[in-house]
Formats: sequence, C-alpha cells, structure tokens
Amino acid sequence: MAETLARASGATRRYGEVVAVDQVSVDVRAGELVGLLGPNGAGKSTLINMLVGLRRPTAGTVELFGGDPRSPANRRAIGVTPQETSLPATLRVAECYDYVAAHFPDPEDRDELLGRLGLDGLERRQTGGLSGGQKRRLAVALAFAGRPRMVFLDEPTTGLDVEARHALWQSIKAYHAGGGTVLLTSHYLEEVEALAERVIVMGDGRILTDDTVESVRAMVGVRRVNVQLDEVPPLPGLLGVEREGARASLLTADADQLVRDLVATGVAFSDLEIKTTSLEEAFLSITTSVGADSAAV
Ligand SMILES: Nc1ncnc2c1ncn2[C@@H]1O[C@H](COP(=O)(O)OP(=O)(O)OP(=O)(O)O)[C@@H](O)[C@H]1O
Repeated sequence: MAETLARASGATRRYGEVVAVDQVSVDVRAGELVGLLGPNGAGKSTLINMLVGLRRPTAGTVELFGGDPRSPANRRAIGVTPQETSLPATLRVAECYDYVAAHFPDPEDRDELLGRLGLDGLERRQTGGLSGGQKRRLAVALAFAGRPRMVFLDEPTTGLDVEARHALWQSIKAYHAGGGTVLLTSHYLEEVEALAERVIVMGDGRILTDDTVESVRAMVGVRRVNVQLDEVPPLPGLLGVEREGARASLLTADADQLVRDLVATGVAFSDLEIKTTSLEEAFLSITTSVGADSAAV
C-alpha cells in the first residue's frame, strides 16, 4: 500500500468554547486526490492548518510524511494555498514567484507554471493590479512552485470564472497525473466530482463520511419533491418531510421512485414540483440519517 503522507489521529482543535475539529482520524496516501467537502464552519480549514503545521491540535496527533508537520524539512515538501492570501501589492508577479521559488532546491519553471495557470503576459504586473481571479491563480501557482510531493488547496477556485476554474482543474489533474498528492477543500460537489476519487465530508468538526465520489454523490444527491397534499403517507425512500401550510416538501435521494410510490398509494395530491437541494440541505440529511441509523441500532 502507498505511503501515508498526511495523517490525523484523533485530532481535536478547540478555539475557546468552539470545537473546530473533533477527534478526526484520517490518512492521505501518496498519489491520492482527496476532496474535503463541507458547509461553512465544518472544520475543513482547521484540519488543513493542523496537517500543514500552522496550528497544533489541542488533543490527538497530526503527522506529515510520518513526522512533525512543523519541521522545515517536511514543510519544504508541501505546497499550500490557504483560504485567504495576501500578496505583497508592490511586487511584480514574476518577483513574487521568484521569491517563493528561491526557498526550494528544484523549483518549477516559472514561465511554464504561470502559463499553465493562464498568467502568462502578466509577469511584470504588480500583484496589487491583478484581478481577484488572477490573484487567486497566482496563490495556487505559488503552492506548486517548489515541486511539492503534496499540495493542500483550501478552496482554490473561489472567485474564479468558469473558464479559469476549468483551467485550474486541468493543472491540478496534471500535477496528480505526474504522481502528486492533493488534498483540496471545496463547497461544491461538482468541483470535487470533477477532480477527486475520494471524498471526505465534514460537518460540525467531524467526518460524516469518507468514501468514493460515486457513493457520496448518491448520498448527497438529495432532491426535494414539493407537493400539495393533506397527509404524507409512509414512503420507502423518504428521508424527511417539511410542511408549510398545505404544501409538503419531501426529501429523497430518488425523486422518480418517490413519485411512483406516491402515486401507487392512491393519495390525492397536486402541484408536484421537483427541486435539487443545496449541499447544505444534503449535509443535513446525511447528518440526520447517520443519527437515525445509530439510533436504530
Ligand atoms: N482562529 C479562530 N478563532 C476562533 N474560532 C475559530 C478560528 N478558526 C476557526 N474557528 C471556528 O472553528 C470552526 C471551524 O472553522 P473552519 O474555518 O475550520 O471551517 P471551514 O469548514 O473551513 O469553513 P469555511 O467553509 O467557512 O471556510 C468555526 O466555528 C470557526 O468559527
């Protein structure tokens, strides 16, 4: 089995009363491309910050390449794009890149990397004069500058338009195809689907699920079947019901089957409408179904 590059074992991180990460255990192995998905405040950034040595766990342990994430030798072999970066506004793009690259023994070719991220032609531009999306792409380029064994990308595509987002996906894929290991966070299932093989879903500081993209898609692909009816009959695929006056919102992973089952019960209904749910709603249903499963045992 491939070597474990990053590991959290029962890692907990508290900020005062807030438990940002709650006893999380996870391994990322060499060559994996892992998506870390979860709503705001789930603990994704805190987990990454512990794995890259920026924060210490309050309890439990974290390891990078089998050692301390804070050791310079280990940190030199990773690349990180934090959620928020501030680039020195008066440095030019090329200077900024060279400054970072100078810290590594065998940096990537500047023109090649900037070109891959669509930043060619901007080498002489001061970073303060870049657009938000260009700054974000430069921040990602800097993570790759030292030819890292592993990169940690915290919401790398925030603020990018569709074209820039796809270009960035391509460069992440190319890095992975060349043997690189990636842990990236996102709010978008679509993004994780486009890139990752394995998805870790976090909620409330815990890992809700750690599985293949297909299984997570099936789990969070929750639909909302809105319908007007008096009483909701028992239906096999029903994950939850929300009522607003005469209208009911039925949550399910298989809307087609739910509608067939609803018709089969003979219950009178009207105004049928099927909607996709937001990731937040889908997470809620995972959390509730996880809770319900354990309650049933
Ligand atoms: N430095 C800090 N001081 C106090 N609380 C913090 C700090 N950093 C994070 N938290 C809290 O810890 C929890 C987890 O935050 P974290 O940023 O890790 O979540 P996240 O999943 O990355 O969220 P987002 O998707 O919004 O970036 C939140 O409740 C947040 O308010």
